[in-house]
Amino acid sequence: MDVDDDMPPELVETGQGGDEGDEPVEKPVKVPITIVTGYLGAGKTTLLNYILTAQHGKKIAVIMNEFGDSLDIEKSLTVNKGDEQVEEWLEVGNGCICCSVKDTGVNAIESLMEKKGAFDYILLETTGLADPGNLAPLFWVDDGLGSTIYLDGIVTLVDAKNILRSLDDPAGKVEGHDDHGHGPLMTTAHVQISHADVVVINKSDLVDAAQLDQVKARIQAINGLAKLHITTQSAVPDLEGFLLDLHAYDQVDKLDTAGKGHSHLDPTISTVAIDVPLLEPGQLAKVDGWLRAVLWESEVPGVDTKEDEAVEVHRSKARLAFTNGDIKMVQGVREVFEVFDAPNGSAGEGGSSRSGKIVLIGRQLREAELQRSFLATIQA
Ligand SMILES: Nc1nc2c(ncn2[C@@H]2O[C@H](COP(=O)(O)OP(=O)(O)OP(=O)(O)O)[C@@H](O)[C@H]2O)c(=O)[nH]1
Ligand SMILES: [Zn+2]
Repeated sequence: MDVDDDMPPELVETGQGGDEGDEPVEKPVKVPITIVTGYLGAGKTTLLNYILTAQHGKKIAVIMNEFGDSLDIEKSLTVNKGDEQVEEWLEVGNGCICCSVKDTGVNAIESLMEKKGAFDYILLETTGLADPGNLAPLFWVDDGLGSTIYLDGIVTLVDAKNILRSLDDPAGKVEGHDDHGHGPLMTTAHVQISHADVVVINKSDLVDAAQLDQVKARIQAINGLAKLHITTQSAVPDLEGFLLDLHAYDQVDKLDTAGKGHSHLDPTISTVAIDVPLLEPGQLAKVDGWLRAVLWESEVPGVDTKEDEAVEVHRSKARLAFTNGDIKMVQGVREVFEVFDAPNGSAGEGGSSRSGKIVLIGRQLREAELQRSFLATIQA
């Protein structure tokens, strides 16, 4: 089909669960977005440059908060005119569209959707200090944007040589998280890893095998759900299934290995897994109530938690199996969570359909206490 450049296809109408007549109705395009995060200098721009020049046959819109020095096209962009925020869209040879904006927020994406349209994918590089937990829900639940794009996943790059230091460096402390001045240090590196669906351990050329193992173990202790990949120069071997098309928010897998043999290697953030017995349909409301207490109120029902022991959940995923055969899934970022029916075919993925699991990533997560509290709540 020939698409006129000036006439982007209509992307706005979603008509969720619309009629499925015999006529081949053109499905509204929902464009996936991947958030690329990572501490200062980890290799985010290197990764996006790599994607912009790689042969992948996809039209990818890349939104960088700032172009790197190495990029020639930088010259043709005017990024900052005084205080004014200027957006410039540029087509690159292989079909990529590039954008440089000071504000990596929703505005950039909205104007992208207005001006362009004919692309398959959006990659958004955040600043090195960004907390993806603040960004993700914007793309996930915002009604306006939610109708045209969906969050496919969060990819976090870490610098193999510096990540352990960053995780222990008081200078990297995240502000705004209410730890009452107590508790182990939580850095930007922590929150970037805890929210990730994929962690790319970059700059592997700068460490030896033993150091790399240490880095891997520490990251897995923080986030037992994320896929790990090791690279140099951010050269990912394969885009699909690695950075793109992760479907991290509409599928729930890997739950059965998450949090197993948790190591306490990181004092601040951990991954815990709670076993969920086969549920009666009527127990869903109780599960929902328990999740609200934990995610919204930072409380563990039935446990008298001291103020400085309040839980803080960054990511939540669950698979719930019901006696009537239903399988439901839970996806959450911070206090935002959603319960939905398992997509066809993925119901039993990663485990038996006779039981379920809730996996939480965050601070002050005491697994045995959470397990007891959960069972008491659903049996009450
Ligand atoms: N030795 C080594 N250097 C790398 C590797 N990947 C990237 N670099 C270099 O690390 C530096 C930082 O890379 P960037 O891609 O700009 O990192 P970034 O995460 O975008 O950095 P900020 O935007 O400043 O947060 C650059 O000089 C890269 O050339 C790698 O695998 N090994
Ligand atoms: Zn960069």
